[in-house]
Amino acid sequence: MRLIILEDADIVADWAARFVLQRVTQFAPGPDKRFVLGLPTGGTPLGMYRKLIQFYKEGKISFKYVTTFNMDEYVGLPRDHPESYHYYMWNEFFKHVDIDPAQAHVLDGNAPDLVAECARFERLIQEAGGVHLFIGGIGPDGHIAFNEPGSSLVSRTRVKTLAYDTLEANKRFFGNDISKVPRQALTVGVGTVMDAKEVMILITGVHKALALAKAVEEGVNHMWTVSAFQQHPQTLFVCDEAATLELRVKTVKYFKALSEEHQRMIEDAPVQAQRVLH
Ligand SMILES: N[C@@H]1[C@@H](O)[C@H](O)[C@@H](COP(=O)(O)O)O[C@@H]1O
Repeated sequence: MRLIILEDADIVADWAARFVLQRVTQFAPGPDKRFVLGLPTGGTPLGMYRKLIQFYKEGKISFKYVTTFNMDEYVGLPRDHPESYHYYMWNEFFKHVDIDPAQAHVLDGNAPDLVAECARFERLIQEAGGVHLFIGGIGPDGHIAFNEPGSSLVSRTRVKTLAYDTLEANKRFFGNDISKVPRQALTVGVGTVMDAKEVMILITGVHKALALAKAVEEGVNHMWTVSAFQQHPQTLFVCDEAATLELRVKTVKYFKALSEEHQRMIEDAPVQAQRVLH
């Protein structure tokens, strides 16, 4: 597990986008070799998407041969509702880049058979050969995707009823009216994300500080589902200073001492790009 501590949320967004650029470029996707990316929604990754759009416009990255799978979607919210994750992904990212819409998978929270929809999503991930890089966000209660406290750490894609804390946290997107937040969602399981070759979790803000401390300093605990990623062979937690406030000074010092190495992880990107081009 690596913990990458950066100054603020903007720098987290920039780092995350450069890391995606680095991974996709290094992989050199093509028609017979697609890069498979898992994607989150929420406020946290917005800056990363903006940066990736910028890289695309500058010709540094293409999504033509990238397949994506989103983490979650509300149940029963119309696809064109401004708070549906379909709407979010299309408006904040997909419509601005050259991704093939047929390769941009978002769970259908309006499917007539939700259980079958979840099984279909798992099958599609398998058929794509698994996820190379799953990017995630968390809730203040330490849930990853919509794997609420108490979720099985080997869970697969399924229907979840949302915890009160999640409804509270997400009501800001629904005019601060908790009754408007859908009560259920479809979500990839913790096990689904654990199967990815690499996982990058973005955590910013003081309201996520306790969750980060639980994720990093305490044991694996299904009441803080993000903590499962301690046991993933390639996990990056990328956070800002504010999110470290509940960590021990010792922990912060240890990981900050590795910051030069962390910087090198993204500085490779332009060099790799040249190698692919020539
Ligand atoms: N299901 C989503 C998560 O996938 C997301 O990571 C989380 C954090 O959102 P934000 O980044 O807005 O804090 O919100 C929701 O609960």
